[in-house]
Amino acid sequence: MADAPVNTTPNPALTALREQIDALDRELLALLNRRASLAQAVGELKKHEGSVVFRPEREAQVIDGMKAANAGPLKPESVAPIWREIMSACRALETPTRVAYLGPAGTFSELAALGYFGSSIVRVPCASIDEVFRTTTAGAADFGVVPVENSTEGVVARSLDLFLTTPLFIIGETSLFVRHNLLRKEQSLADIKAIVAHPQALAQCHGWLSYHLPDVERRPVASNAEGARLAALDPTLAAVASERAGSEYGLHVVAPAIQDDPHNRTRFAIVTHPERHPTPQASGHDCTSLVVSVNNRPGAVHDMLVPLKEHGVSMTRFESRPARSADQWEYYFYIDLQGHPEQPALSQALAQLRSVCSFFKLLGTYPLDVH
Ligand SMILES: C=C(O[C@@H]1C=C(C(=O)O)C=C[C@H]1O)C(=O)O
Repeated sequence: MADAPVNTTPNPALTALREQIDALDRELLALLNRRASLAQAVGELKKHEGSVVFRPEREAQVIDGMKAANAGPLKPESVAPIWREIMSACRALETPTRVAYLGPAGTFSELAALGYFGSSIVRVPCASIDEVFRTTTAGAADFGVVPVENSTEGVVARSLDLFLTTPLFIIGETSLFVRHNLLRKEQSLADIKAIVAHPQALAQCHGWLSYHLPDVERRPVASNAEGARLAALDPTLAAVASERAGSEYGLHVVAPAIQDDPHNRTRFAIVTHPERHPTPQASGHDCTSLVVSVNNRPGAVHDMLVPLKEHGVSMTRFESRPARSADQWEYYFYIDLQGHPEQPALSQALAQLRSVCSFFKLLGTYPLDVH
């Protein structure tokens, strides 16, 4: 049967609407360029003052303000990504932002870096989380993006350990919905010799892999994108990675969304060197992260919590890690508190907490993630 003829006569109503969109786009572009010129002027002022370009608290406030002003029909969740991109492009006119993350291209860390800083950045992919810390400490990147916790698997131990031993501190956070896919050169689940992925991804898909591929070896590699790269070279391998990594390396999605938790999320910290970046000022919605240790005696953990209760400070995270000291049962506690030390209640609580701890390190104060 012949296909129905395609109607090529332009619909006048459609043409008229598109003409209006074109005209508005031109106005938007002119406005965006005016905004960019103002950002350039801000950049000149900062250069004159010798101050840093990236201001996470200001960017968080701009996004909060735009979300509050949004009258629709744009969805509230569309506002933040649009303004992040606008600010990314404006910031790039002031200075390049070099961002280190666990590469190669296509990792969730790269997506987190782009989601937080926008796409006008200089990408510095690294081979491991250790290298992200080293590169940022050495100044070859201005900022590092490192995973800190996952909703299925809990803490990313290596990042927490490196917070202790490196001088870097946290100036921001971002979290990402993490959807893993089984990727392969062949469009089939048959004859897979090994599944290659980062250990965190293998763990987040443990249930699916045990059910569907119970006898196949799981081989940990440095990153999911590295797994995808290997699977592109060897058709007997399957990778567990993002769709983006799949298209980057020309792989088929053999099974989509195989993570055990459909709401699987990973939280990332944005780190930098305190000699090159000041602590962000209060944005109004801030978090203060610290790591402490107390001597192992009855009531020690209780005593740590008393200053928080006394000053009405909310704790949003409490994580423990073995201290690997001579005393086997000593722990470091990673704590997130709501607020900024510019607020007297938080600064008093911190001073009191410091006095009951045998070890106390502030990891940073930063604006909460705004979506
Ligand atoms: C323009 C500025 O510099 C950067 C760009 C921003 C923007 O485009 O709105 C906001 C904060 C800074 O990261 C500024 O500090 O106001």
